[in-house]
Amino acid sequence: MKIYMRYFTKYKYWFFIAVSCVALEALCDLLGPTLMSHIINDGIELGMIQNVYLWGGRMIFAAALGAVFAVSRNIIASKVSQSFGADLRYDLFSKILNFRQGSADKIDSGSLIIRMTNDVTQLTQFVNGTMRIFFKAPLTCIGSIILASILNLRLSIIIYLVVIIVGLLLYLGMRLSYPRFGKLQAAMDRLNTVIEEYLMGVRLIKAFGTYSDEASRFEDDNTNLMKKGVHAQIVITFISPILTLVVGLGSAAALLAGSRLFTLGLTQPGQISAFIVYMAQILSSLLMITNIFNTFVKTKASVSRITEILNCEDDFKNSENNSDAVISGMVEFNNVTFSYPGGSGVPAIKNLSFYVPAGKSLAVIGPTGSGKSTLAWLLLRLYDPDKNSSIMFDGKDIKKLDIETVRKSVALVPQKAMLFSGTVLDNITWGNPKAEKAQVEAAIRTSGADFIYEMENGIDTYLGSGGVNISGGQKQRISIARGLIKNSPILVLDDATSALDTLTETKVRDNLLSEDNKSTVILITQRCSTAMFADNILVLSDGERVGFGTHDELLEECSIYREIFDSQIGSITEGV
Ligand SMILES: Nc1ncnc2c1ncn2[C@@H]1O[C@H](COP(=O)(O)OP(=O)(O)OP(=O)(O)O)[C@@H](O)[C@H]1O
Repeated sequence: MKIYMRYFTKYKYWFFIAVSCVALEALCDLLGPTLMSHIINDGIELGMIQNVYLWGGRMIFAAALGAVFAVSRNIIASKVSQSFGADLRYDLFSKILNFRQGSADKIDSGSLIIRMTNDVTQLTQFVNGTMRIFFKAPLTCIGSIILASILNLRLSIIIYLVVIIVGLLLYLGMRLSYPRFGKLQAAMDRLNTVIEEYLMGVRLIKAFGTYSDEASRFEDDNTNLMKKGVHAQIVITFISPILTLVVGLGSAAALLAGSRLFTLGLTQPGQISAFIVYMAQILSSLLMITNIFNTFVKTKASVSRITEILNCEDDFKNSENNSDAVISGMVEFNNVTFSYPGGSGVPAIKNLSFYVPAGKSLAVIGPTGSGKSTLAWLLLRLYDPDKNSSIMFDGKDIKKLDIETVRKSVALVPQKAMLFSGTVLDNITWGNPKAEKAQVEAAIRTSGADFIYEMENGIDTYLGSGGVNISGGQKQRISIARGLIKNSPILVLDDATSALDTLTETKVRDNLLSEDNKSTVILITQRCSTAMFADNILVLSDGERVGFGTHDELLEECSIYREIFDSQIGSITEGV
């Protein structure tokens, strides 16, 4: 709740104005039946038309004032709730951008989208409802009981009975419907996640021809949602007519008792009419309270999902000591062990030590799952390794460097090229929008992305989201150019040339490993043909270092490297 206080604080004045409007509006509503009783008793019954005008005028004034307050609180409630929703979405987005990676791994992207849209909307509606009716319902209910009691204490016994019965029925309804609404919410989440997954995998579904399987699975979830919806509504559906019946019976009883009291001279027709109206007001306010509680149940689930995001750990903070350190590119791993938070507990990297001088290249090779990408994430300090482990840039522990310095020092070209909607140029200069034309051209040359000049609009060609309109190898080359443009002292390519044809890969590799490239290059790869040209090669297996040296040294000393080499190249050379 504490996290939400700052939103309340930001809008507290508007909140109080809205709530005051609601209170005044309820007061105007409450005055209506009493004024009406005066019209009947003092005007119609006595045949005094001036009293009808007088009390009628007061009644119209109270109704008009009530309408003004209602419009005001509606306007304020909409503005405040929408602004609150926008603030919350922005804060969630900032939080997600600034997640510590270990937290981000725990919540999948589909769920994040649902939380940022559906859940925030649910909360926004709740805030809006709170400001519009939350205070009105109890005020109207209590006010009606008090005013009815003032009008005629004897008759009001009927109201007390009706309120007790209606209250019990509502309590029963809520007890029964709470868990059902919880299940409805869960079914809705499930369907949303399923839709998200289907949309992401639409090409795969077509490729595998699993359309009808997926459609029938969707149908199951959809039907489940429908059933849960019916299940949740059914209690309310039964209880609502019973409530109306109880209030109807109460009104009839009030009329009967009222006419009896009238014959005894203990009440007047105006009081009886006012009584009936108060009873209706009590019913509608109790129904309003039920709606508020129903919304509250749904909102509670949304709040807990939003809170989970807001409570996630933030990314690492900047260090106070080395804020403007300049890194030349020397990389050192000292006894690094790391297990993914929330993972299986088996370390992805174990006791790993190696050293790369600035400006030199290191290829990292090993079977799938051997920890190669993890090494790249650790270099970027997306995660911290275990105690007694250290990763150094230029002899400085990266934990003691500014996180910005660490991230600026490493240009990562990820395994899966990630392109955004925009032009090729936008994508290339994404990490360094101020890059000069010559820099862009050099990066395009080095990454072998020259193909873009042959495209219809060249470097200004528009790419769809995720680069849907170009091939996998083309995406990789643009992604490499982007890495180069960042101009960082350490360049990490995580299997970033896997989709390139052999000729292009050779050209790109030669460019990256040439003397002209002054960065330290860490080349994560599955291919010996790429690794063998690096200054040194690190061989990983199950997260452990099983070899380190030049290609020739490893062929001599490292059986795993020899196996990889033989399986990829050795057999070809033997055959020749
Ligand atoms: N986010 C994660 N949470 C938990 N475990 C993970 C996570 N990412 C990777 N792992 C595990 O860590 C180990 C190393 O994974 P990593 O991605 O570093 O391997 P890799 O050598 O890059 O594999 P590949 O060549 O297939 O890309 C694997 O056992 C993997 O299952």
